[in-house]
Amino acid sequence: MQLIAEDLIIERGGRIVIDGLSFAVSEGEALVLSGANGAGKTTLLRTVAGYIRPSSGSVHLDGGDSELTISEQAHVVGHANAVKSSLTVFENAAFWSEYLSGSVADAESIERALRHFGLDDLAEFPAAYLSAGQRRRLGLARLLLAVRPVWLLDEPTVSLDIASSDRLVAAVNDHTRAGGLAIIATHLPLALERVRTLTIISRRMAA
Ligand SMILES: Nc1ncnc2c1ncn2[C@@H]1O[C@H](COP(=O)(O)OP(=O)(O)OP(=O)(O)O)[C@@H](O)[C@H]1O
Repeated sequence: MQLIAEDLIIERGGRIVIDGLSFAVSEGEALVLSGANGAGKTTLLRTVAGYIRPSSGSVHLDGGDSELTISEQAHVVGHANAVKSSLTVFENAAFWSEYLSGSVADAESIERALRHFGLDDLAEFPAAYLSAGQRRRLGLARLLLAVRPVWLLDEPTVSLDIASSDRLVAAVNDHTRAGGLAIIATHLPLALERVRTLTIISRRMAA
């Protein structure tokens, strides 16, 4: 499987943010998007996910399920954690497993995902009372609740302490080792395996 972006031109608010970008990410690889604030990393990720239509160019998944869109084959983790405050941590995870795969995962799988992100002791805790980092960890736990070949992660380490950041890195490395691919926008150096970096140059700064 390969995710291929060709000749992308992307505008925001009438201004070209990405101008003629092509790249490919193969299964087993992670691509880190780096670049200054406002350079266009979120814009590019949202375009890959299909949430923003490029002015020209295309993104497609070679070897994926042609019946499904990229976002239907991807975990898209943005700035919001999509945590429901009225539910417990466990109930949030159960909700996400059903939303992502059509049926609630078994309790053991949910517990494993929570354990990976150090949330097992908080399973029955109301999500409303989670700290910012705990909420982010719960948002990330959904990566492990359903198998999706493409992970699109926008600043996934925001609010995470070093140990939690390491747990995320381990999850991404497990994912690429298993043949998945990932595109990750981040300002932090992450100890990812099989990683390449794509630096997005700010057109405003370059002008
Ligand atoms: N909805 C919008 N309307 C107009 N301009 C926008 C919109 N969203 C983003 N932009 C602009 O597009 C440019 C790229 O923004 P983007 O969020 O993709 O940058 P980024 O590289 O992810 O930045 P950061 O590192 O700060 O998260 C910025 O100049 C931003 O102001």
